Amino acid sequence: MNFELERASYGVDGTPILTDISLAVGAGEVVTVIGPSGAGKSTLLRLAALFERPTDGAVRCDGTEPWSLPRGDRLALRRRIGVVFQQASLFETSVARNVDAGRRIRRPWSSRLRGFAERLTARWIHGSPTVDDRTLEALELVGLRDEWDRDAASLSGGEAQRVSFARALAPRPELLVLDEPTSDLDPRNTAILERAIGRARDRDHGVLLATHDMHQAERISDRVAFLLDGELVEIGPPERVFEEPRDERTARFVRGDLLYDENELLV
Ligand SMILES: Nc1ncnc2c1ncn2[C@@H]1O[C@H](COP(=O)(O)OP(=O)(O)OP(=O)(O)O)[C@@H](O)[C@H]1O
Repeated sequence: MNFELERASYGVDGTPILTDISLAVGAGEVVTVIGPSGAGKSTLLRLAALFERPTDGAVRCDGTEPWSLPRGDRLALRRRIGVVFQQASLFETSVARNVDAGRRIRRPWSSRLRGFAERLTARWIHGSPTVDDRTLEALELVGLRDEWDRDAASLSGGEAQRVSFARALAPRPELLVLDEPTSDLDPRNTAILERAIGRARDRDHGVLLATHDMHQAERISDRVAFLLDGELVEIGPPERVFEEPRDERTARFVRGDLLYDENELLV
């Protein structure tokens, strides 16, 4: 999917949160949004996930403006977008059924009923739960293939977040919207998720990711977008933005001295 924000602005009760944002994410591209707390990263991702409508400007998916479509068509478009938030929120069931849930809600009722009947028959024949290939494939990507039958409640926080990623990926969304997916994770789980993001990109998923972590942005992005006070200050390849920022505010953020101004905490 060719995803695009075109001069998009968003505000609540007349207070602007995002102003005049133009940003595109193509298939097989990782675009990372960085910026201090309160810059508007999550809000931008909510526009991309089609959770919110811009108050001005446009969102386009393959040239189509989702907010001009009838609700059903817009929901169908939203199903082509996978979303992962900062904290995992899994159902109280097995790992496989959690991953499967991501696909089930994207299927029509007739297909869901057929799937239910197939699982019931398989369980009756084999005497144990079964799991389908797409679910295993998504779990493989996050290194949890062998854990498919585990109770999700028994997972560590990092494992649960990896299952959330597999759940978002299993329906093969064209765009993945990831809001600080690794900010609560240890280095090992972070590395596993970053590798999974890279592999998703290699399979032509577009990725829009928000992070506080400049090193992560440097490691995984094709392009980095620096957001400050709801404005897109700068966008480009990470080596360019981090090593030769064109805007003084980006330079200060990269140096790490955007936080303080004459000893006053700014953000
Ligand atoms: N629904 C809302 N109503 C009022 N203000 C909002 C709303 N949503 C966000 N904001 C404000 O908009 C600004 C941007 O919020 P947002 O969560 O997008 O920032 P962020 O860059 O993701 O921050 P963080 O890194 O801390 O998660 C903040 O000042 C926030 O308080």
